[in-house]
Amino acid sequence: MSFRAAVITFPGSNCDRDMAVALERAAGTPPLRVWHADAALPDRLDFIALPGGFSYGDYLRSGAMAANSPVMRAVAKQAERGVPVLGVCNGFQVLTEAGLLPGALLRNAKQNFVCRDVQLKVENTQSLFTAGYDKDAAITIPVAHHDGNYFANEETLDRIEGDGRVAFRYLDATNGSQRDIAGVLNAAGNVLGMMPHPERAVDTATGGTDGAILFESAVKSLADA
Ligand SMILES: NC(=O)CC[C@H](N)C(=O)O
Repeated sequence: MSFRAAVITFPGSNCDRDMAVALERAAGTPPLRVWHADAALPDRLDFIALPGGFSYGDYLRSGAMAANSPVMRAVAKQAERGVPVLGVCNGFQVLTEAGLLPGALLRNAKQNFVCRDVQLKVENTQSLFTAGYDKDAAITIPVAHHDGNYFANEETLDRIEGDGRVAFRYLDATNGSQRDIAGVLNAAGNVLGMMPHPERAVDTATGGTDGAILFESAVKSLADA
């Protein structure tokens, strides 16, 4: 069965092509490329990816304008129906701004742009995105962001921790994120936002394949369903 994925491009997205390549490698078929101004998405999708970059220049607040793009209403509807939605970096910022994930991404604690490989601990191996990892595995994935400092109030943090919704945690302090949270799931487990870029870690020639496991997990979860 073919895996029908869509990659959304906002004005300023710059990781959409890498995301499409990562999905095609895992699925064997290229994803649909969707412009943010398209208000409709195909009915039968198996995966939606919001890539990294600088939507609308991130001038107002990272992800704030993109969260109000026409396509986001369709993304929210599909998320509600259980379609897997992955937001990476700017995509994570868009998902929090759209209210599809809790919390917010603030300016990095040291006010700097952090661009390097980081080590992550895989906290949740139950989700469709993370089932292929070993529990508590340390993986290497690159980050490149200015606004990756995850913030939520204590009650929210306790709730998402208690529900096992922290997918990934930084092993070293990276950007000031509360409880070193690098990736968060929604309550239903079908929406994942993460600051590190798994689509940049899908080839041994360019920094390893720890990110490929995420895309392969999603493809396998559909095949097993
Ligand atoms: N690579 C990215 O997606 C960057 C995201 C965001 N604009 C930031 O700098 O925080």
